[in-house]
Amino acid sequence: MNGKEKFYDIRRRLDQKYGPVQRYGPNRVMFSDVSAVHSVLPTSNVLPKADSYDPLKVFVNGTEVASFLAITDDGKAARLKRFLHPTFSPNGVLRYESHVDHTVSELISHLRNIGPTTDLAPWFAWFAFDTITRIGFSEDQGFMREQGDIGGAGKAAQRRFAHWIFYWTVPWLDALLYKNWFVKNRKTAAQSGLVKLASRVVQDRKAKGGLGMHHDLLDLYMESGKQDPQLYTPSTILGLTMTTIHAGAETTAYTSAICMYCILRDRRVHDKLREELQSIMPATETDWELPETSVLRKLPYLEACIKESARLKPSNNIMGERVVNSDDAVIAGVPIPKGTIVAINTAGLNNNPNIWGSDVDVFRPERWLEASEEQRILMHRANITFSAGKRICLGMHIAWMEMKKVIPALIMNFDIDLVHPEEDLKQTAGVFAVPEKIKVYIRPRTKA
Ligand code: HEM
Repeated sequence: MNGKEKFYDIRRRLDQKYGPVQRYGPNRVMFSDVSAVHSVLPTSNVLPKADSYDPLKVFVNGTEVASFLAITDDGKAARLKRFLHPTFSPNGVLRYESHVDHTVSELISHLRNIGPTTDLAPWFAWFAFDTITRIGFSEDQGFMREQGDIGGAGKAAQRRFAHWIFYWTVPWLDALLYKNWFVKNRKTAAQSGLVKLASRVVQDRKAKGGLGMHHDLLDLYMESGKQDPQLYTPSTILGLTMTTIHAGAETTAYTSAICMYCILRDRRVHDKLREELQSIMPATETDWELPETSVLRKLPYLEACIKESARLKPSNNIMGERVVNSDDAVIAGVPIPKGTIVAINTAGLNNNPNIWGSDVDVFRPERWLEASEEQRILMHRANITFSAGKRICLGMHIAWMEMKKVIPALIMNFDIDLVHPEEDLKQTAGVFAVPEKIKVYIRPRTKA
């Protein structure tokens, strides 16, 4: 291993060198065999999350606030989710569609006044942040308007992930340094931009009242609190508000930005996607009306573009470690002792020619559409962009709704070309492979 090798590339190399079962540390095994996905990330009899999630836990004034990602008690996660599932379902998220339409239209109007060149990467970040805070608590933070991270909440969310990624292999060190009594209880813990923002919106909402009248997730969390106050305590509501921003902003921003880059880099794909979009909503001289999600969901090529870019250049390489909790576990045909930490090697899965074909290194959305029924099932089982099983991403349908709106809106409202099409996308080397820059020439297509 050399110091410059990317985290994702290391995992890919381990798969190529050692095959589908790789020991990557004392008591740690990862699998790039598709049959292991269901065993490691099952829908029932869940394997608990490992203590590598502990550094993600947050304490405010001595009390742990429930960050959904970090809840290691699966029973509690399931009880919390019971209240939320209908709203986070494919139909449930449609109640937030108007928020997404609002921020997409704002993005388009800002980009009309920019150019002839811009960097699309921060625009996606500002867009995703403003969108998730509108969905979260009906107020955007003005990131797009100000073209920056107002109040430091975006940076704070990034720092939280960065902290986790730094300490996930040594949770005991995080506990020693940051979860000791003195640090947990000091007031400055409440000063991160993310905690400040979430605390402020929860307080404002309590003061404002009108429970059940607001069209956002905070309303849902507070309503749940009315139904089960012991489960949805004030600190849990605060934690869920933070999780919404934290889990929903960067992930969606990076995944959409990378997809846009992949589409722009291949004019054939770009033109084919534009054709598909034109067929459902022709652009006029002055306008391209953003279609409803119910229409966009029926576009196979759009969906294939998003899945393919997330396969080829995933933005998030979270290990997703779980602990084997039975004496007779067999994963991908290998007996695994109780207490072993197991994970899925997504880099191995995403680059397996037996699943994706011999052109596995190529961005080719068509593979999702041309596959035989048997291969399609295999591809869908191997596709764990949003994880899998009982702890699958709660917000995936929100993310899909955003991505299926923002990417078409850009393709149809602008002519966009990469400034350096010959250069591959630079992504940061760590667990989060953040797109560093997407420099483009951008011109409005319509006159509005
Ligand atoms: C393209 C965008 C997104 C991607 C790629 C993504 C990916 C993921 C992944 C891989 C996990 C599993 C993490 C783990 O177990 O270690 C996860 C969990 C989660 N995500 Fe997302 N996510 C996205 C968008 C969102 C959005 C928009 C929201 C909220 C509105 C959200 C909320 C959550 C929550 C609450 C969990 C924890 C679920 C649990 O532990 O039971 N995500 N996401």
